[in-house]
Amino acid sequence: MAGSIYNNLVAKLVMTGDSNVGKTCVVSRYTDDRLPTYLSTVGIDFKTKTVLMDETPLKLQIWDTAGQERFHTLSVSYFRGAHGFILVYDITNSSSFENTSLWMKDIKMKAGEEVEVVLLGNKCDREDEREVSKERGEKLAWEYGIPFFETSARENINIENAFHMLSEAIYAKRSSVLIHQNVVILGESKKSSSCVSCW
Ligand SMILES: Nc1nc2c(ncn2[C@@H]2O[C@H](COP(=O)(O)OP(=O)(O)OP(=O)(O)O)[C@@H](O)[C@H]2O)c(=O)[nH]1
Repeated sequence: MAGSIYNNLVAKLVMTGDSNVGKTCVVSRYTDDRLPTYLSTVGIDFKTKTVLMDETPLKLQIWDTAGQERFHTLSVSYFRGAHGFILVYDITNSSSFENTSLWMKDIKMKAGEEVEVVLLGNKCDREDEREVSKERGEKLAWEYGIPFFETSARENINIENAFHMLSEAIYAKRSSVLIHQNVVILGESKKSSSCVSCW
């Protein structure tokens, strides 16, 4: 019985950050191990990938929001109900780094103070054009109390690690709730679907 409940675990992840920082490329590298054929997200897009957590399948539903200002209202409307965020800036673009604080405000306002967030400084393959030092990224993440990775979607650096860390954090937080709910559900009338909606 527990297995049938666990097979339905879904986590909603949201990619956010300024336009052109590489959010779509990061998702595509993670889900398809390649760069996308078309870019510039119009509105919203999503992909899925199932990972194993303690041998339990966890389906990641990854929402790729558009960073362009004209899509801002639409993008943040997808924040509600998310379990985790990947907040991306571009190490070759200091304003994308400075704007992370604005994105963080949106995240906290729409998804709550306790939601899991991982900070990525993407395009670390472009060392010659770097505008944001690794230390600044680390310091910001430390202030927020969140994990930080410098990544390259192009060179496939740290992409897997970033998603793995976020998935683990979400799973660790939620599994205790699920196990508790499982006991209650088993004691009642085996309504496994009601457990999933609690996520
Ligand atoms: N060198 C390098 N270029 C990258 C990397 N990731 C993305 N890019 C390039 O950055 C540009 C923007 O990438 P996207 O993935 O479309 O950026 P985005 O954040 O999804 O942009 P919006 O959809 O407008 O929000 C493209 O030209 C990519 O090829 C990377 O890791 N290294």
